[in-house]
Amino acid sequence: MSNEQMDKQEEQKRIYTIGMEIQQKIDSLSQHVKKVSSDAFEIRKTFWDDVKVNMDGQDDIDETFFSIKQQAELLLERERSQNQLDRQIKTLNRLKHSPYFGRVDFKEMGESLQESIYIGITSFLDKENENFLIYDWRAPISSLYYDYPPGEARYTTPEGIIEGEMTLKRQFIIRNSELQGMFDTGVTIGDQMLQEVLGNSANTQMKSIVATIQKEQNQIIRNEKSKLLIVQGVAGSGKTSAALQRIAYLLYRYRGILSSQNIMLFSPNPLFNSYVATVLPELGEENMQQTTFQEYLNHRAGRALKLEDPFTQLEYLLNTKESCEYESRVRSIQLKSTIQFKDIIDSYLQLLSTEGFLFRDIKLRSKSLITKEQLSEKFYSFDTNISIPNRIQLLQEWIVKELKKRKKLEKRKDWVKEEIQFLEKEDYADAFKKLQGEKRFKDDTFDDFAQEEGILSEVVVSRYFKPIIKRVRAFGFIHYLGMYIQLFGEKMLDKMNVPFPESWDDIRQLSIDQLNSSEISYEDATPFVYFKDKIEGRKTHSSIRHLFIDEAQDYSPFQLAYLKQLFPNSKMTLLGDINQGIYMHSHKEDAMAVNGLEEDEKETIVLTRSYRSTRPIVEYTKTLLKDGHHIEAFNRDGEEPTLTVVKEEHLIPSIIEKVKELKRKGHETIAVICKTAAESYKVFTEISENLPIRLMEKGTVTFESGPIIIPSYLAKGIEFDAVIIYNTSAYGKDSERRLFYTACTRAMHELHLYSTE
Ligand SMILES: Nc1ncnc2c1ncn2[C@@H]1O[C@H](COP(=O)(O)OP(=O)(O)OP(=O)(O)O)[C@@H](O)[C@H]1O
Repeated sequence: MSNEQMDKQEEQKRIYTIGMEIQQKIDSLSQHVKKVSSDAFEIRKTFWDDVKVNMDGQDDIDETFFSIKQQAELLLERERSQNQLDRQIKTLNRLKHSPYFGRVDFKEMGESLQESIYIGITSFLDKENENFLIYDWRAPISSLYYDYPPGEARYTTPEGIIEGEMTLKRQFIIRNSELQGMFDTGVTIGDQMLQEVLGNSANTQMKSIVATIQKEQNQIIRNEKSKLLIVQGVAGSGKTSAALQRIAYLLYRYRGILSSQNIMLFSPNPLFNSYVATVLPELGEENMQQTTFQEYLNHRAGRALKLEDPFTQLEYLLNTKESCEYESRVRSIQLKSTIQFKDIIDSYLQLLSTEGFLFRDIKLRSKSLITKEQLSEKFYSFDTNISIPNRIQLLQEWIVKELKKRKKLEKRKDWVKEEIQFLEKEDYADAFKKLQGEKRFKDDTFDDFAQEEGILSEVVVSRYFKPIIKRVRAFGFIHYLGMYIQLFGEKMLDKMNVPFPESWDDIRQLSIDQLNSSEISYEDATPFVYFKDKIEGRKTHSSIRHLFIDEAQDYSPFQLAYLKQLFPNSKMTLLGDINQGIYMHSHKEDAMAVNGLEEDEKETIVLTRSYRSTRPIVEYTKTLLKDGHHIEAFNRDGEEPTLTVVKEEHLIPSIIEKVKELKRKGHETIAVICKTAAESYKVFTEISENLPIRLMEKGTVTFESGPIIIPSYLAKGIEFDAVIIYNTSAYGKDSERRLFYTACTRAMHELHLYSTE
């Protein structure tokens, strides 16, 4: 038997032995879970038996409350430990089938013995709880595996740097406890394992990459010191993967201090949210908070205002023929993405501090209770040294007091008496109960007409005043939109002493027209919400400690500055690729720029190797860029991309044939990528008559395997076994080159382009 075969046998033996130990651990934990869950069941069943309820005196009430609280805490504690045990068992079950993926033999400097370190998705100790049979991939020592080939190596621990020599680095593929592959890496890092992993079919859910994290990705994952970590990585270089592994790493490294509630990921669209949803749970961690920037803006703007989404803006830009209006909109989009425009808003707020603040009348039954002029007068009567949010708060308190006075006055009015006639029986009963509650009334009937009328008019008036006060508390008396529109007034910038931005007159006119329509355009959405926040003095998200922004090149400098203000206690990780910037505001020069940080607080990591696509696909897609020469392909063979030029009427039939062929070849996820949603819909109606295919739209939140049709910008961040580009001739403008590049780089194994020219 060769050495290699003997090694394999040894390793296989170890896998079985460890598998058995893991099973024993699972059994013992399962027993424990049974006990905890039956405890919890018992507590629930006898909850009220064990609580002493006595409401006679204050002391008794306090004791009752304490007793309930104690029972509830006991129950909560059991439920929590049951959840934790369940999660542990789930992870161990995964570990049992594939206990580890790597091994390094390491001899620490000054020590005589070398240790074999096996690395898996979580740690596992022997029965005595003394020796690590498996190390968590996030343990300090595990970084040896990712950072070094055999030879001199070192790793950092909280206590300092440990140096030594790595004598072996081994990678395993283990499925169902069977050793299916084993590779020793020599001086150069072997990539057999990567070949294996990347050669597989694409999935509708992103996979974890723990077994094959590359050195430069490991730097991103384990970075702890930078306040701002910028990852500029080419398409398919593992930015999103590294971000998710980084979240898992941080949760491990700061266990007990940091939880998934303290981490927030901004993703490009709702579909992407579900695409990445399984990575962390598979590693035994809870998912972070996740949202899209649009969702966040909507939440901040409030339900009353409708914001255009970025995709609608993009559709306009991609579908509209160039014209004066189009040009003005492009300039408007560009200006409103800049820090210069943020400064204009700040100057405007300063001006509003002394003049021009707009309010809305507070009305009761279509008549003004407090007019906007009265509100303005009151607002400007406060000391101008008090900040706008504080003055607004004072005004709010004043309004509420005024409304209470007005309510009393209203109660005596005739309209109230009239409305009392229309009250329901239940309203009488409620009013009576209320009186009894207040102990103003002893018998069981109304015996005093005046008292009865007083109560009932209170019922009527309250019904009107409650929503008014609620609106006041939600700042409904401030005319945000009016003020934002006013900013684009003719003489406004003169008043603020601000220099005119380029094409200001065109932008101004267009903005007023747009803002007077039913929704706020996407370019105005962030400036508007920022403006609104500044007036209300909204609270920031202080509990978020780590903010991740994927596809960060698509955020304007204004948006990034806004996010930075919103998350003041948070470290930021920005992941992006300037070549995939698809919005009009994505400028190369200031992509992913965040101001206000010292140089030593930020770090930029550049990833140039693309893992997603085969070498022929990468070699082709890099030619689409002006500066694509730095992109390196991971050496994975595959078919050359194809370009098929057909007559218009043959386009759809040819694509249908191609999809069928790709299915026959066994590809599971096949995407026909169109430029826009409008084009996708058209193609869908034509193809779906002959072939089952699904259409992905901006609201789609999940996708399944099988052929789909998708607009280019929604395919951001995700990948497919095979990609068909519907009509390459559609990407004629230079500005659409990046969109085309983004679409082509979604392909893992096959890329086919179709054109009518
Ligand atoms: N170290 C790795 N080991 C295995 N697979 C990897 C590794 N790095 C990246 N990949 C794979 O490469 C593909 C692309 O990764 P990912 O989506 O994270 O890249 P990205 O840089 O975010 O791409 P894009 O910007 O194009 O959306 C995924 O299938 C991912 O699993």
